[in-house]
Amino acid sequence: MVKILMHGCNGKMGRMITEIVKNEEDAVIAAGVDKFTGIPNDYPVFEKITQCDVGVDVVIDFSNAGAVDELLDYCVKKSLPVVLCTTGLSDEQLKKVDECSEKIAVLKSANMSMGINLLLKLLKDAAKVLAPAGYDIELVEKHHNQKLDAPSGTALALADSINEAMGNEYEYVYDRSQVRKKRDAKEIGISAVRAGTIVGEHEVIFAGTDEVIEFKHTAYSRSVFAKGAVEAGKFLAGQPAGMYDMGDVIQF
Ligand SMILES: NC(=O)C1=CN([C@@H]2O[C@H](COP(=O)(O)OP(=O)(O)OC[C@H]3O[C@@H](n4cnc5c(N)ncnc54)[C@H](OP(=O)(O)O)[C@@H]3O)[C@@H](O)[C@H]2O)C=CC1
Ligand SMILES: O=C(O)C1=N[C@H](C(=O)O)C[C@H](O)C1
Repeated sequence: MVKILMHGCNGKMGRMITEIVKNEEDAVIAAGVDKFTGIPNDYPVFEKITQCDVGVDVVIDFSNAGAVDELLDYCVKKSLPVVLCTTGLSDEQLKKVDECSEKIAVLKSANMSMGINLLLKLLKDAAKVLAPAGYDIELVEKHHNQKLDAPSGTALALADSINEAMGNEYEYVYDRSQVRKKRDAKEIGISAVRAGTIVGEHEVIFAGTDEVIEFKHTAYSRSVFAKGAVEAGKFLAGQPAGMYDMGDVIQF
């Protein structure tokens, strides 16, 4: 039985994972951490990660970028594998994640869904054909009005996947409002929409002369992320130190 520490247990994703794990035979949430402790849980909830004294096998994190440094320190101190799903980390934090992965198992992924992880692979092939043929690449992401970071971690991961396939020659452009020149061929425009309760939409546009190819992923429920995170947690428990991603969990 894999014992999970749910970091951010009373947020939108933490609550979804709490429900999903109830139906798991080989995993249980043994403890939670959340700034907001005002709702009843079936497991003990601590306000700060440093207060948690429950023995667990793995941490699943869906919290806030501001909470990630303390979480990483705790995981290193306790030699705990961690599934990092929180987005909007700074460059400094990303460096710290890399350093920690030399001491503990870290699985970092901006999107735990099967669909986006397949798209990360498909886009490499598409870009290799379309970019040299002169197609412009643009990305549009749409999320709910409670989201803190923009662009989404997923949009950046999709752009990174394309860029990696193209020898990292592309620049990302987030805002053209002050620009008075034509777009460069080697740019990827990334636009963010924040509205209502949209769970998550990502559209990748390859636009050529008289022809447009679009890849679109729509998450209709947070359960697609929650299921992936629980699978990732079960996979990561007991793994040696290192950096992992969803490609290690979902075998295509
Ligand atoms: N990788 C993926 O597949 C996905 C990633 N995400 C990312 O996960 C993160 C959380 O998303 P979501 O659940 O929608 O957000 P929510 O804001 O609904 O939940 C986050 C929870 O974390 C709590 N929190 C804030 N600071 C701390 C802290 N220092 N210690 C412990 N808990 C804390 C918040 O409390 P309070 O409200 O009181 O601040 C809140 O209850 C975001 O970064 C989001 O982008 C989301 C979906 C999928
Ligand atoms: O905040 C969210 O809701 C989501 N965040 C992740 C991101 O930033 O990519 C993943 C998903 O799209 C939902």
